[in-house]
Amino acid sequence: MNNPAPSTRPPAIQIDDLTVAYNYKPVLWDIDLTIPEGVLMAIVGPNGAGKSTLIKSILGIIKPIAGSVQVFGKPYKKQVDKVAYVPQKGSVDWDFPTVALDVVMMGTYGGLGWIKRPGQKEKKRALEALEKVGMLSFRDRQISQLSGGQQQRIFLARALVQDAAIYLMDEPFQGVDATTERAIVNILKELRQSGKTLVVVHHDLQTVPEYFDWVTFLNVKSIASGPIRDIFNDDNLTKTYGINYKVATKG
Ligand SMILES: Nc1ncnc2c1ncn2[C@@H]1O[C@H](COP(=O)(O)OP(=O)(O)OP(=O)(O)O)[C@@H](O)[C@H]1O
Repeated sequence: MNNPAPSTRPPAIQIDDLTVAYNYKPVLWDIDLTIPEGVLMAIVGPNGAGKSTLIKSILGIIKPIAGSVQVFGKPYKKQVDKVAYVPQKGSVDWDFPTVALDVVMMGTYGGLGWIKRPGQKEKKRALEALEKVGMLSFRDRQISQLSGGQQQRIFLARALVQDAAIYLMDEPFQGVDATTERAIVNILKELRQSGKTLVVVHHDLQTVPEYFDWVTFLNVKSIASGPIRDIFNDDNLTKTYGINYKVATKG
């Protein structure tokens, strides 16, 4: 019987020997991390662990002092159209004078090339994404006049229309209510089901096993990374958070 040939496709994200510093102080130290295609992965770790910095390093927003990041086997610069990013809420200038629909339409720009402007097709996709995140009736509202959770949904819709292969999300559940959180989780799971790779900074340890199938523990160093069932345990939680954790085996 023939065995299937092993996949030669590179992982979604490959990080090697990555060290990042702000003002000479290392905040990520010698990170080696492989993120396989098709996982729904949480990055967990205490405040200041370097989670956002890791996401920004993948996106090339921050230059490392050592190491490399590859997206499907190539530098991010060559794969920009394959990656969508939902930034942390506090990092966005919400006074920017634009309405919700326009913010979502921005997600379609990448696929359009230089001269083309978004047309009816792009508008339809943006409206569908707004509907998906339950924000269709807010399409003409100024972005600054939306609540925090609503703004978060708009940014999720913008990422959805990008139709990327990899979604990087920095705390998408921050400040959203339980219904919105549920809606976002469902969208994340749908994206995973359709073969996308999702990397999500997440703070609520209780929900990690329910929401995700993969996890990376980070605290300046990469403590552990792999399937939830193998590595989401009290030992890794204690190594990451430095106190005796009893989340994983609870219940
Ligand atoms: N622009 C910056 N200049 C200097 N230091 C920074 C800068 N951005 C982040 N830092 C520091 O780098 C470290 C890592 O920050 P980062 O935002 O990546 O952590 P995080 O794990 O995402 O934290 P949180 O859970 O609080 O959002 C922190 O000590 C932070 O103070």
